Amino acid sequence: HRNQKQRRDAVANLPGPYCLPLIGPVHLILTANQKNFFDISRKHVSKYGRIVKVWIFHRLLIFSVDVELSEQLLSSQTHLVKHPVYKTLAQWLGNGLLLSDGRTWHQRRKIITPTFHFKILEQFVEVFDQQSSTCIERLAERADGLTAFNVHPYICLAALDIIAETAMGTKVYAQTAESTPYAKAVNECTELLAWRLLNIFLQNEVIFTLTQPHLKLRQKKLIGIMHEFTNKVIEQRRSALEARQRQGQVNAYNDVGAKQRMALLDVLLQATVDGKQLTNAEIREEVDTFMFEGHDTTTSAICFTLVLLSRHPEVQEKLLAEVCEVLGSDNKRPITMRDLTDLKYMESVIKESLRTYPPIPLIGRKLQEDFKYTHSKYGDGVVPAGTEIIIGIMGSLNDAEQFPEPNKFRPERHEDGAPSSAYAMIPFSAGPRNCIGQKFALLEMKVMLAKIVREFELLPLGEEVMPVINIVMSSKTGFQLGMRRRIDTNNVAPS
Ligand code: HEM
Repeated sequence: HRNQKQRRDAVANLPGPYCLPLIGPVHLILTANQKNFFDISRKHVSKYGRIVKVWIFHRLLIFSVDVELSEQLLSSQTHLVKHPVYKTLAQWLGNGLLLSDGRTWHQRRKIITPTFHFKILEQFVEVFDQQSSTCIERLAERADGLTAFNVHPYICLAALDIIAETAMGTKVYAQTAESTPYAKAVNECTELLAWRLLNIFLQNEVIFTLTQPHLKLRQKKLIGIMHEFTNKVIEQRRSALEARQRQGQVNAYNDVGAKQRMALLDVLLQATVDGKQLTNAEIREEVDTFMFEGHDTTTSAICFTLVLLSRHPEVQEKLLAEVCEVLGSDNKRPITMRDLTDLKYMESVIKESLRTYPPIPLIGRKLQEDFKYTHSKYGDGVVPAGTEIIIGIMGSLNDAEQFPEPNKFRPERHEDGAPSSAYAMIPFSAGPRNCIGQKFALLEMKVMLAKIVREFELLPLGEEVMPVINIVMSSKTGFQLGMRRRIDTNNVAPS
């Protein structure tokens, strides 16, 4: 490894704010927070360019919204280790796919990739449909056409029901009065971790334990409830699978019958890599990871999309026309995979919403080895091992060079052909560590949005969203809108 001087020399070509010799950019450390983060980053990008370096003590941080750098970093098979901040989630998610690295990650990724096979996802459309219907019944109580309300809790519980039923094959009734202690624990623990992540000191487990002992105990209790529940489900599903195997009724994932739906967990129970199966403890880490990664992200995406639609009636009407044409007016007919493939404008709407408010606004890596890059502006260079690189997904997706007039919500821009680089449109990241649940997420979003838009007119009521940066993007003001029931969905353009 290089010494401090060699590290400084290595990145001398990259611009950044003045950093005091030891403490770094004090003014930034004291003033930056999750609410003004985007404004500060925007100012720095216009002052220094798309790659900005910052020294804090001996730490070198590089913030990048640069497509060339993203492409070279994200497509690399070498620089796959996550930023240490992710470890805040480790007590819950263990070595699950999101956090692990090295050999563990490689093996798990190989074993888990087929879990998201088309045939498996296809059988989940029914779950998306049924749980969205429950969500609509709950939303109907608020749809008076006059009052603004925060749609987040409704979508969040529906997304939780969906991920539990598809990942574990088990209903947790988050949307009903009978909500299980498990569903409540997932919800509370996600909020607690999000709150911890807002404070740079509380991300550290030791400081958190010493300064917030009661919350540490609460976190421990919640994680205990969740682990106990997932362990029990895994044991039950393993016994059921073994019983079926004894009776010679194994159904591999590629021969799913109509008889029984396979949960993601069932596929993991049967999967082998290099002749080895995953243990119950390993499966638990993966199921917990799906539960975490698979509900807060889609919730954020659906909530932002609903708010955007409420503020862009022309987009909403065009979308409604497509939904009515593809699904027909019989609200009772279950949605099929075929319908979802035909919802083309919907795809553009979702993409544009993910571009405007990416649910995961930043991702981070910690370099274990030197990262050699070639750049049209900075030439050939090396970022030394030990550097933390933060890729600003939000910044990249709102870059006028890639997406002209980035502040305009214009789904049609995605119809005109892909952006110049596949590494420009990266709400799901890209390369070997991209989102494994991308297709799952898009299908779930399509079903939920199609059903909600067909049932309700979304109205521009209430405060505007105020994006707050966190591991998953949220809004300080919630997700305010109004809803009015559409009486006749054949009447495509209600005036
Ligand atoms: C709109 C919804 C979603 C968005 C925007 C999203 C975005 C992302 C992003 C940006 C990453 C890369 C994270 C990083 O490099 O630090 C990621 C990873 C991941 N996502 Fe998603 N995600 C979504 C939904 C889902 C769903 C529904 C699931 C599971 C059912 C899921 C499972 C995962 C997993 C397991 C990883 C880690 C993959 C790996 O490191 O190999 N995600 N996601």
